Amino acid sequence: MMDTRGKDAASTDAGKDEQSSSAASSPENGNGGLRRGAVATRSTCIRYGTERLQEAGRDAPRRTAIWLLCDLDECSRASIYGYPDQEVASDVVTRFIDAIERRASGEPLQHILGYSEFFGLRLHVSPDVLIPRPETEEVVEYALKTLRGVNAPRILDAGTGSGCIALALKSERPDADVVACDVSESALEVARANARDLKLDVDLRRADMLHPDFPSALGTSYDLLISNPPYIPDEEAESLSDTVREYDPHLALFSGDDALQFYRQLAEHADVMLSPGGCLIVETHAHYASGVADVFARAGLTDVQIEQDLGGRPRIARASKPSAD
Ligand SMILES: C[S@@+](CC[C@H](N)C(=O)[O-])C[C@H]1O[C@@H](n2cnc3c(N)ncnc32)[C@H](O)[C@@H]1O
Repeated sequence: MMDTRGKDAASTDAGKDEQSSSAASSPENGNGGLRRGAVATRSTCIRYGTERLQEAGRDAPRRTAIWLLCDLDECSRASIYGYPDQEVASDVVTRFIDAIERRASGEPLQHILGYSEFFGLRLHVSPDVLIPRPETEEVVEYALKTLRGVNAPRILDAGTGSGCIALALKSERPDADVVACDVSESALEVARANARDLKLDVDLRRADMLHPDFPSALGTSYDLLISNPPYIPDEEAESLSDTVREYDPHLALFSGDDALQFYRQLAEHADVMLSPGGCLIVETHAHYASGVADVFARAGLTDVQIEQDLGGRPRIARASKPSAD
């Protein structure tokens, strides 16, 4: 099954420009040898990291090596390019080699760094939360467009994980009243740390969106119910990349036997929890987009639409609760 979650998660941050003319590949950089506990130049580190990750078959090896060195040596990419012969302290070299080994063995870059970038926000991530994906930024973008003209919107993000959707919406719409929930207490701890560090006021609560009491636990009169729920049927686990299967929480990925069960439940909740005219927006797998649209229409929601992502795949579904008149 083709799916963005099937990609190597680390490639979401480190995937773009593998240039051949680089600090690491210039002739004066030596042979790329590196030892734990020894001082080395930046270019030697980058060359070593690139070769080790290449050998391990990881995506974007050079970009990943640069990213890790910037993080550990607390310097910018521009400084790495500008001063490739600058020495890296021995303790940093040791930590760099350890980080390269973790990545070589398949651990996502974001877990090694401890953070991920999402909609201009730096978010803590851990094995308890899904690493936010760039595709989800498009869902946030779409939601912001939908909320234009709605004053002080009331928003509920169901299945918040790291808090990425809720926090991005709150940062873009400070006037919004944002509630976010997850069934996982450990995911909520990560989301709370993110909200605290970003000083964004989001009400984070534990709640199960598959439970019939969900609306009474979280209230009603929302203008927007938004969710990126688990949607991979258990039987498709084998089709995911090893990195995703091993490092993303299964609670975030798998929907049980039925890929649409979360969407059915969300459609029912939308009918109760949205204000008349309010909107339900979900991220979905391209393969299930039309099934999700059917579920929404059958639940009595109106103005059902499927939106394409930047890659032209149908990945966002939306529907409205009919207006009162
Ligand atoms: C695909 S992840 C999305 C996380 C985050 N919103 C994002 O876009 O990166 C789905 C999230 O739903 C949560 N979840 C799974 N089952 C749930 C349930 N029954 N009720 C509430 N949240 C649930 C998972 O813990 C996970 O954080």
